[in-house]
Amino acid sequence: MSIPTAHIEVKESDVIAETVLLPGDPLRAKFIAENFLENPVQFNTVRNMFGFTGTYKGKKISVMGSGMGMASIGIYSYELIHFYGVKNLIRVGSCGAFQPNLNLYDIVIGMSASTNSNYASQYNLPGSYAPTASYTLLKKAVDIAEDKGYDVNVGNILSSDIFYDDDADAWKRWAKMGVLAVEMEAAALYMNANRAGVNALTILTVSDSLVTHEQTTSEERQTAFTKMMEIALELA
Ligand SMILES: O=P(O)(O)O[C@H]1O[C@H](CO)[C@@H](O)[C@H]1O
Ligand SMILES: O=c1cc[nH]c(=O)[nH]1
Repeated sequence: MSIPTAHIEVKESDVIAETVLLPGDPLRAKFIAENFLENPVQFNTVRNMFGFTGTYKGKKISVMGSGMGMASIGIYSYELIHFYGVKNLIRVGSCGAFQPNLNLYDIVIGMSASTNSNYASQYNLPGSYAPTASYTLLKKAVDIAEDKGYDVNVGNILSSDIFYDDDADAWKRWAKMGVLAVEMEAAALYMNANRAGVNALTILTVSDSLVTHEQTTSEERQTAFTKMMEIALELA
């Protein structure tokens, strides 16, 4: 394949910055572009998966929706890395808390991403694989959060293929293993980045708790998780 790719309508690769924020929700991408970027220019509308490039504190940065699930982020991150030269991919997502100490709006950073998906089977590995974040981005994100006075919870997250699980207690077995929270994309993002030798990180905000059953609204998930956005933008 050459550019433009099947899913991103950009004819020149330098339209997209080397650092791209990837919220699952394309409207969260639009919110970030409109509220945080200077001079944002929209570069993608294919499938309404909005993508924008602008600057943040003078540094070039892009933000684009990844869609929900590993199949979707697998496509977008692959095209960004292999056809548009993207080097730093930072997911900014929502997650469901597995641990009782995590409250709504708390920030979780995925140092590693366990998964129930079969995504790694393509690599034919003689064992299991531990999808892992870039230590460089992870350390920088933790330092930025500390400077801003934002608490972050760093650890293992679960990237699940299933939002509505037939086994209502499945999450408890991951929680027992110390997994902090569930989302649906990080493992595929980390595998694509690890395979290509580029950097990836996942920063999440707790949108609901499987422990307490508290939850935020869809509007809050689109626009209110600004602390993680600030941390991610500072990584440019
Ligand atoms: O808020 P986003 O980034 O989409 O992340 C989470 O929300 C979606 C499910 O509601 C999944 O994509 C999950 O990973
Ligand atoms: O994947 C997700 C994302 C947010 N909340 C959940 O419970 N699951």
